[in-house]
Amino acid sequence: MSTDAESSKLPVREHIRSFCIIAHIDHGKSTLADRLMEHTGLLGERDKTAQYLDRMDIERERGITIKAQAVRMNYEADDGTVYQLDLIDTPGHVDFNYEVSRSLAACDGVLLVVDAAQGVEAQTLANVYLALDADLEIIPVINKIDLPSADVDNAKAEIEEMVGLDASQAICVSAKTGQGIDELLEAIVTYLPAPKADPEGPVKALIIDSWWDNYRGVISLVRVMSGTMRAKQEVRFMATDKRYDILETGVFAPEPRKLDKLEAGEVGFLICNIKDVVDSKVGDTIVLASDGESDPLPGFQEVQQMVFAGVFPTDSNQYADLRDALGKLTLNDASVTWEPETSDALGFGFRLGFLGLLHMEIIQERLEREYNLDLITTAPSVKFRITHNDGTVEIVDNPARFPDTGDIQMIEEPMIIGRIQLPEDYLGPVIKLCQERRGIQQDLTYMTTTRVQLTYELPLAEVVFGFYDQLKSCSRGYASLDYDHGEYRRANLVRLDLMVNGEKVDALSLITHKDNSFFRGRDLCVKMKEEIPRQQFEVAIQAAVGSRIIARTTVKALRKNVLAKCYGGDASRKRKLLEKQKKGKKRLKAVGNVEIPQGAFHAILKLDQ
Ligand SMILES: Nc1nc2c(ncn2[C@@H]2O[C@H](COP(=O)(O)OP(=O)(O)OP(=O)(O)O)[C@@H](O)[C@H]2O)c(=O)[nH]1
Repeated sequence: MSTDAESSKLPVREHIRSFCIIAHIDHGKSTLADRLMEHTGLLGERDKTAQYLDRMDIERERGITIKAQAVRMNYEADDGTVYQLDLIDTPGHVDFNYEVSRSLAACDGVLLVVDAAQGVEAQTLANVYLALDADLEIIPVINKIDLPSADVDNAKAEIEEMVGLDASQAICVSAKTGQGIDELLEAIVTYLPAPKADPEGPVKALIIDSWWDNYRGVISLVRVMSGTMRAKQEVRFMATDKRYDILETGVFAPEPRKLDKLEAGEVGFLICNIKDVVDSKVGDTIVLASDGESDPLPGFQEVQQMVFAGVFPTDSNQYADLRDALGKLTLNDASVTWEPETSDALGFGFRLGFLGLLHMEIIQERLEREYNLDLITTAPSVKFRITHNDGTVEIVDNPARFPDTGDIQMIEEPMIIGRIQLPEDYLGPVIKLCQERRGIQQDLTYMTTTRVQLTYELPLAEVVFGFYDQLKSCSRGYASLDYDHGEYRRANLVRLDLMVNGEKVDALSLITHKDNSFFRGRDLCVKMKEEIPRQQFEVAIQAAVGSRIIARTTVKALRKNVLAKCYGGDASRKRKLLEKQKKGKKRLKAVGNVEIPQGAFHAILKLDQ
């Protein structure tokens, strides 16, 4: 890190603008952030290939922003004044809503980016409401105006009708070509307010994000809400009540740059020799250790894992590697929980808790790619609340641990309040899907003459089983979903077991509503039959609720001798074929004497209802 000789030249507080970009996934948030950095001289030609704020490879490949990051830019306005712009990047997915709310709490203004061809989507709306709640100034920005399908007037009309903002002053840009970016920068310094923070007040900082750095330990990204933070101060993290000395303060521009202080209104990083990210929780308040009693900033929440799945190495020799990988990975992502799990079918592994489905996919992918592991992940589950006959309450997040029905007085499951936006043409299929998933309609509102917002209360357990994919497919990709977590509700649920050649595969058990159990059991057997390759012998697949078998299919036997193709005695060719066969098996897990591929563990996600 370079020391900053220029820190004394930084603009005064009236010239600080701290803002977030809110956008639906793919509407161009990261591209716009890059363009702003480029126009303020922060990114050179060399850096242009990558979207700077999306640091991880996976993010780049999937084009999804996962972690909030911040950059500081200096912008010389048309009138010659130099402004300090602190841009906080936010994740664009519903799994990370809490992080978004904390980023917004750290801002004074927001750029609301709407794709000129797509218009306003559910996720955009949800985040705009968060911004309005936080009393933030909002500048509407219409992006992708270079596209032939861009319809600026329609996007403006949607912003006015659906968000209720005056869009006549909306800034039209193309983050791709750079058109309109200068105008946007002027709008930022003209319309967004300066921070109202007091640098002489008691020190209070909000943690926007924190992560592990191999060389520096935990880095906390903060916004100083009042007072001034500098090295050598002893600070207290209020949620954990832990005390640390600040070793260093600085900003990202976009590389880390050491500064001798961070003043009220500024966004930057703190390094305090923290060894574990869980000690620097997103949304927590940092105060001076000497400041005795003070109120924390509002809005802090402990992160809640909503979705759980078992993760097992395909090769049991990789168990220790998986444990090490999880240890390293969670150094950086405190929102994943993990504990050992044993499965009769899959052996030793871990049960992981995630914020949501996308988070689960990202973690699985990182484990496989960054740590070179071959994994089997079981179907996702949620936390069920079970009241036993003797009145004791148990939380179960693993279907394999679901007690037998005899000992259950009541089962409750978590609900979500889902808001689905769609063109009215797809109302029929989307309503049908929600009903099949045990949804209860709460509202149906026309946002414009052709766009509808449906509000449904849905069981989270139904949403984790491929609901989103089906929503997309029954609306040709036009429906968008956003949700809040709701209450627990009583439901008549049962455990559906799957048996392969008479042996129960605990990792394939799932919880379903009793009324759906018959259809689910039957469909699951059919899907499993498609997934399980034919083997040397016949394989019976059965679905059962308790001791009652409710469905059955059979995978016919097949005799396959790969060497039969080699007429001559070419040893190297034989070896190649055998190796090829071995490779094909890599992703299979032997259950009893039957080899089951990874896909079978996700067959549940492919069920039609
Ligand atoms: N034609 C055109 N394409 C754009 C423009 N801005 C962004 N894109 C493209 O739109 C896609 C999505 O852009 P991103 O910047 O990754 O979108 P994002 O909103 O950051 O997405 P998340 O990081 O997933 O939230 C990319 O393929 C961009 O190249 C634009 O002004 N014009």
